[in-house]
This record gives sequence, structure tokens and C-alpha cells, in this order.
Amino acid sequence: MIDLHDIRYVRLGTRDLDGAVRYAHDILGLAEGGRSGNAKNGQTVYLRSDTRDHTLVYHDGDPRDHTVGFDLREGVALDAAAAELERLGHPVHRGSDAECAQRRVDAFIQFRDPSGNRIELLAPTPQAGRPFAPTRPVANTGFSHVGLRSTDPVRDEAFWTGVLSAKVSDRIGAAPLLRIDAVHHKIALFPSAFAGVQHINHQVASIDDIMQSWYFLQERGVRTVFGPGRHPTSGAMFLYFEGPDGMVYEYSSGVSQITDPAHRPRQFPFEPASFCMWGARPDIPEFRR
Ligand SMILES: O=C(O)c1cccc(O)c1O
Ligand SMILES: [Fe+2]
Repeated sequence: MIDLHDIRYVRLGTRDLDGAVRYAHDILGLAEGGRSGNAKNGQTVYLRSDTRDHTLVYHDGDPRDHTVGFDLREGVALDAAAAELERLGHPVHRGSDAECAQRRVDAFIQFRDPSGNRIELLAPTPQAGRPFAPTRPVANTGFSHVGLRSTDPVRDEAFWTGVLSAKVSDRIGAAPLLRIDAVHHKIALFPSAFAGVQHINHQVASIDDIMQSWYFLQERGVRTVFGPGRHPTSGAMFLYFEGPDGMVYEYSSGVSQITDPAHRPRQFPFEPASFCMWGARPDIPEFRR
């Protein structure tokens, strides 16, 4: 069992780096935390949402190219994790010096989950000393979770909970909401015909930020795809909206914590009321039948 500590970053390719970075800054309120590379070989831009060095990365590349990076718990060796994955038949790539520099880590390993989602495991990484200041007044208080596409959620749940240390908090139909610490979920697996990141969640402080963001996004012509609403599963109030390259971004507030070691996953039917207890209808294919 490979003990995950937290998500460290989501890396996304884009053909319009300037546009994606502008969106991250102006709409999401993320702060640029530096760049690497060059115009010839491709640039990488690191974006901050909280005390972490960076949590979102856009780089020149294929917009279908998505990677999620996780910190391991202190004391969990990358070599041991790589050996474990290989023993179980999951090929592992060890990050080269250039790839480590691109990720601003000392070492990492890369593999794919059974659907083909690219996952990286990082040696424990330090927090940034520099404080984070949001770049718009009402904005996120930190990156929190990802929805991943799954071509077989039952198979992938077994991988995430058996090989990695995720635990099921709730299920909506076959889609598990998975926690790796007390927060209700950091990963969710949604049925899809292909692999990739399905949505990216940042937290905001309160319902005021959800509603102010709704009007803020409307004024700027950003398409809302679900909400405002409230998830019966985590209890969080939410708003989903469209980002660069069709990526779905979510703001939510009030996610529950699960501290009871005897917690048993609840099963919700795959229907709109399981996604929103207020009655909002998702315009997100993976949340609809
Ligand atoms: O927060 C949740 O419970 C939740 C449920 C369904 C889909 C999501 O994206 C969620 O964040
Ligand atoms: Fe979510």
C-alpha cells in the first residue's frame, strides 16, 4: 500500500499558454509562481492557490495531456513505491533531471492508473515560505480535489484503494468519492470513455464567495455549467464553470471531514438529486445519464 499525503499539483497542456494563464489569474485568482523553459522548447507556468509552492501548472503541449502529482507521506520511499507498483504490473518511469527541474522536485516517479490517467508521486516537498495572495478579491482559498475520468470505476476504485491509500467516502452510482486524509474527498472517479482530469476544485471561504463568484463569472462571460448548488455527499455548496480547453473548474465551500475510522461509504443513486440537493441540473456530461 502506497501512502498518499496530498495532491501537490495538476499539470495541463495547452496550445494557448497566455490565454490559460490569463484565465488562471483573472478568473480563478491564482498567482503566478514563476516560469520555466523557453519559447523554442515550450514554456511551463506555475500557479499558486495556497501555501504550496504551486498547485496548477499549464505548459505548452497537447490539451489532452493531464497529470496529477501527489506528495507521499513522510518516510514513504519513492524507490519502495516504484518497486511495489512494478511488482503489481504497473510500469513506472523515474523522472529525469530535466523532468524533475520542470516539476520543481528532487525526485518523482510516474505511472498510469488502469484507465490511463497519468499519476506522479513526489518525494515530500516543502511548503513555500512566501505567502499566497489571491489576485482577485473574491477567490479561492486553495486547491482541493480533482475529478478523474474512469473507463471502469469499479476496477479503478480497487486500484486507488488497494494499491494506493485512498478510502471510499461515498459513491454516486459506480462513481466513488475518495479521501486520502480527513477531507471528504480529494479524488473522484467519474465514468467516461477516455482518461483525463474531468474537473478541478478550489475551495472558497463561504456561500458569499460562491454567489459573488457566480455574478463575477456571468459578468465576464464565463459559462456556468452547474450550480450554484449543494452536494448531498460532501455537504459542500458549489459552482462549476468552464475553463480553458473545455476543462471544468469547481468552486466549493463547506466540504465535510471524515474522522470516524469506522465510516462506511454511503450509496447514492446516479441521478441529479445526488449531485445537487437544491435542484440544480448539471450541464456536465459525466454527471448526467
Ligand atoms: O463535493 C461533492 O460531494 C461532490 C459530489 C459530486 C461531484 C463533485 O464534483 C463533488 O465535489
Ligand atoms: Fe468536485
